[in-house]
Amino acid sequence: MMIKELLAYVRPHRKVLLVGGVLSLIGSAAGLSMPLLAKYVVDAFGGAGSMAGPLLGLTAAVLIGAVVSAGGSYLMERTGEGIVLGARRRLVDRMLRLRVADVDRLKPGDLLSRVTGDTTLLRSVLTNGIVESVGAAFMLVGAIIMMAAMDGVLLLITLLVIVVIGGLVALIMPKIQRAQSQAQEAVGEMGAVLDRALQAYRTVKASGAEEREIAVVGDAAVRARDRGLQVAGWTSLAGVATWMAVQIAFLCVLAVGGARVASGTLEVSSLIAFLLYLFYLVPPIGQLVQGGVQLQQGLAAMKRIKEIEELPAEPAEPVVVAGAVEPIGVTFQDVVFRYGEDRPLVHDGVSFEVPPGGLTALVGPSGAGKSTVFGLLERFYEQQDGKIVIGGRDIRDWPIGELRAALGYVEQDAPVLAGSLRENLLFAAQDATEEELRRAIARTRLDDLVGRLPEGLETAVGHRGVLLSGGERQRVAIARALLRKPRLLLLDEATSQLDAVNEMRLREVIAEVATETTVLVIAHRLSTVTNADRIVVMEAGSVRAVGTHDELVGADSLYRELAATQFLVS
Ligand SMILES: Nc1ncnc2c1ncn2[C@@H]1O[C@H](COP(=O)(O)OP(=O)(O)OP(=O)(O)O)[C@@H](O)[C@H]1O
Repeated sequence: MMIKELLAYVRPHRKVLLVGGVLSLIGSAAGLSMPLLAKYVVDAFGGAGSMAGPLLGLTAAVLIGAVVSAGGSYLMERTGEGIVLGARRRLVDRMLRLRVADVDRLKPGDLLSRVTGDTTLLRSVLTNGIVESVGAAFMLVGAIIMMAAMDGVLLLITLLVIVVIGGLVALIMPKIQRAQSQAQEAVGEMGAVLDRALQAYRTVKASGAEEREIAVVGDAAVRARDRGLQVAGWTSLAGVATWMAVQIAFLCVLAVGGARVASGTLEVSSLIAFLLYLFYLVPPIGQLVQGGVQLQQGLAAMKRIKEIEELPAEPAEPVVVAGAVEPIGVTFQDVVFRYGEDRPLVHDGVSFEVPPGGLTALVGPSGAGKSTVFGLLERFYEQQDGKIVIGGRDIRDWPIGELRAALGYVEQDAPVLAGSLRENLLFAAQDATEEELRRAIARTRLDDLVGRLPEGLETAVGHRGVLLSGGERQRVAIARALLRKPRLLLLDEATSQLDAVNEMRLREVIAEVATETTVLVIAHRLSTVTNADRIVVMEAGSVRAVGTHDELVGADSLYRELAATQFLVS
């Protein structure tokens, strides 16, 4: 079953692999013929016929052998690379289409090790492993046929011993696979821990946690080594078992054969030839065991690759660029949602309405479920009950690509991707024109920043580039979202304090955008809410009040309190 799946990786390459295998065989045959041809050359020295023929043959064998072997091994490597490429492509394709809910549970470092490490492990088993095992099996069968021709009784003894030991080796194989799986898991854990430390590098240093983090990564590395040693141990055992098999078979054949020679039922020469063939079995058996070990490694790697490939993915439908640009509204109707079966309700009957156009603010204490509203609107998650309507259409009826194309989404931490400022701005709208780009920059008051950067729009920002301030990051994210021409802009305001200038700019930007499209903002500052056309107050998974700032200050105690404390007014 598993092996069938493993072979599925090879199927697209089977022709090239076959040619490679045949070339390798021809190469070996040419090599094998050389001693024979050399013998003819030597014979020719003694005057037995012309030397030209054998010499020509020898030269041809050398040349053909060299070229064909080189070609064969090149094809083999090429197939290996092709298999790795195919596995990586499929894996990466799947990884970027997973559902957010699943990615929440996965560790980035571990995912990375599956794409880089486990795919590489597939290569050796699927190319050399298969080809050499097939070659070895041929050799084995050939030798056994020759032995059968020599003496049936002795062959029976030999096979009996080999089958017993072969059974033992078969028992060892799953253990190798398990240990190999655990070794790969430990490598994945190492990646995950390292990733965590690198993501929070400054915090690690500031917390004086270097030693501890080093130790945690080191522990995972030690686990990988231990499991690797287990693999080595079982592999050696399998090797010893095969060696023993041959030795025991040798002794048994010698004893029984000797007795048969003594009783005159077997010729001495046959016994000698039989024993020679017995030792002929050693290399192919060794190769088969090696192939078996490689197979276990490949299966272990495939299991980890499959785990990701079997996760459900979002449909990879083409994104429809809807011509419509008019603002759209949103309705939440008794929405019930929890992040997992075993998690508490985050939304417990959330209902509110946002008409098209204008500025609506979501406010409420931390953990009230505000960001979750955005997660549901983007369909990162699905509500368990209730109804969400966007632009008059049930959210479940929107093709996901079309839905997301209609929304602009600005995350709270507004991440800047490594690359130039231009790449960052055009990330959500690759084909925006220069004019649109210029306009978005002007509207988000980023002209200053662009002017200040050494290479303007082409300056590298983010990782290994110029680090932007919180306010600048937020406005870059808004510009990025605006270039997508959203019909509904979702803006999770940064909680961090902005200075007065930045706050004023942000307020202007939001107010201006709200004249053209629907803006739904999770508000953390009073300047945003006082400007809002409507404020939705959330508390503990439901909506407790809706109104304007003035209405709510008069009517809602929680809002009054929030306004007095959270929004920093006296
Ligand atoms: N991806 C997630 N997986 C599991 N639980 C989550 C996830 N995201 C949020 N939660 C939980 O859901 C609850 C609501 O979170 P949410 O982010 O919606 O609140 P919020 O009102 O936006 O809070 P804040 O203002 O602090 O951002 C919290 O208790 C949080 O721990």
